[in-house]
Amino acid sequence: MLRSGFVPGAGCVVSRSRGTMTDVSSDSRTTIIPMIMPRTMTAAGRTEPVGVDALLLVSFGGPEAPSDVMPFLRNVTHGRGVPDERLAQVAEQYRRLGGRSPINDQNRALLAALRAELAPLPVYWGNRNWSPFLVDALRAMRRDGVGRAACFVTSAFASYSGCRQYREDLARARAQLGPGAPELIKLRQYFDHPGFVLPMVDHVVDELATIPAASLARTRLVFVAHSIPLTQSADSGPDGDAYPRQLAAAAAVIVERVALRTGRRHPHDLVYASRSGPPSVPWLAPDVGDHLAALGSAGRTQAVVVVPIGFVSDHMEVIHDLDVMAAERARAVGLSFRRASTVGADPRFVTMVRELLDERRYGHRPRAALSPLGPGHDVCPLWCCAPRGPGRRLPAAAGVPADERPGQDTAGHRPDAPDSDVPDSDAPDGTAPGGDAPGSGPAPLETSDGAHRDICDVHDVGGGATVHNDVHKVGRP
Ligand SMILES: CC1=C(CCC(=O)O)c2cc3nc(cc4[nH]c(cc5[nH]c(cc1n2)c(C)c5CCC(=O)O)c(CCC(=O)O)c4C)C(CCC(=O)O)=C3C
Ligand SMILES: [Fe+2]
Repeated sequence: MLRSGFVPGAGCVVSRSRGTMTDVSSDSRTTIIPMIMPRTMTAAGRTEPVGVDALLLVSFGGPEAPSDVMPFLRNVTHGRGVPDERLAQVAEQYRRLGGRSPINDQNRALLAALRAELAPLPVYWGNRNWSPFLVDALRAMRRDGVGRAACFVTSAFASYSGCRQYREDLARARAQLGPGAPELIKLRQYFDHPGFVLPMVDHVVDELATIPAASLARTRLVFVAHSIPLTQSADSGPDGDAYPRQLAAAAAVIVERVALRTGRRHPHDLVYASRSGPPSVPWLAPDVGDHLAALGSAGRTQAVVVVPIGFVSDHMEVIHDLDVMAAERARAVGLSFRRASTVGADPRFVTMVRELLDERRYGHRPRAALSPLGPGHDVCPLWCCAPRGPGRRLPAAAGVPADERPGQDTAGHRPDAPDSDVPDSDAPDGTAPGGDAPGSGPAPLETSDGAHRDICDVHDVGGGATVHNDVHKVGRP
């Protein structure tokens, strides 16, 4: 059994024992959420130090050859009813890159940097959707005697797709492996950690430096994240709406830090890319392409710096949806287009992983966070980012033990939802994670050019709108 990562004396802290306690959520809402969590957790949602034998880099995965593309896409969309036309369209995007996603090589670079940073702690790598798969990584860990590993996920934000789904896939991999599968903990979300945000500040400043001085007064920062269904957005985090709020918080930090560096506070927007699923299901909007077209038509903007805040590397969705598709929409309306790089394997990002790890294994404080929203919980509470209401409820690893074995009595209901005993108005029966059924809460978003232009004009007026209006309409009363 490897012991290199253990704090002397801390290895005996085992998170299997349970106690009931009360957690007051970290935001200003006063919802008291009764839940089951490890006895090692404090009321602030933090844990006592816990030793680990390894770090597991957990990522999305991507195809490495043309023959991988369709099987990979089927893994990604398994059971979520993504239409064939959409898959064919995405397959075409991968084929344009020679059938090879850049994401695996980016993870190899991050893995090498993490190994150098964390040695002698062993670092493993596993993906949700493509080789090396999570189960292979867990098998290698079991072989090497790893009893407990900390998971670092290449997604900075809360949401089913960006957090819980990884934990569900980890639970499935543990179940597949069977006895001796390592115990897993997940490092916290890092959307406003300096190691994630400050490299992006540099990248934005770099892009602004390429824009002629005469255009800078009419340059907007356009923050982009992966769109998700509105129901998924409303369900994100322990008490809803965490995804758009975390995105807005991280964007606001970057805008302020850029202003400190350049002396100019650029107006900014938060928009979304890569939506899929049937048009009848509302997703976070506006789409980055529609937004750029509207900005161009409104005529008050000369240049944009697109900031892919929702992503940690320049993978396929970034280079295709932004550098190809969004850039084309900008060009068509005469907008000068720049795109800031993601963090990738920036040394500060690598150091951040060490800091997140040391928070958990040594109890290091303070936990760095640059926005008023962070730092968030160390351990995702029960049903964090899970769909509300009746529906598919899968076990999720690396959270509270009860989440890995959802109880019969609560299956289909999220106990912290105020209306968990009555049919849920915005999560119809059978709603799968990812949302296949239209929600009734927020009004479906118009994405036609005309309607969209109206929305854009609203936030052009102030010149510095933080979040697009529609995210405020999402979620619970
Ligand atoms: C929030 C979020 C992130 C950011 C957090 C994170 O990084 O995890 C993300 C990342 C990524 N998404 C990626 C690729 C894909 N995402 C898809 C589909 C979907 N993503 C969703 C959400 C997210 N996705 C959702 C709600 C769907 C539809 C329903 C479903 O199927 O769950 C599909 C299927 C086809 C399509 O519908 O577009 C593909 C191929 C790649 C790899 C890129 C590469 O290869 O370089 C990466 C990093
Ligand atoms: Fe995706």
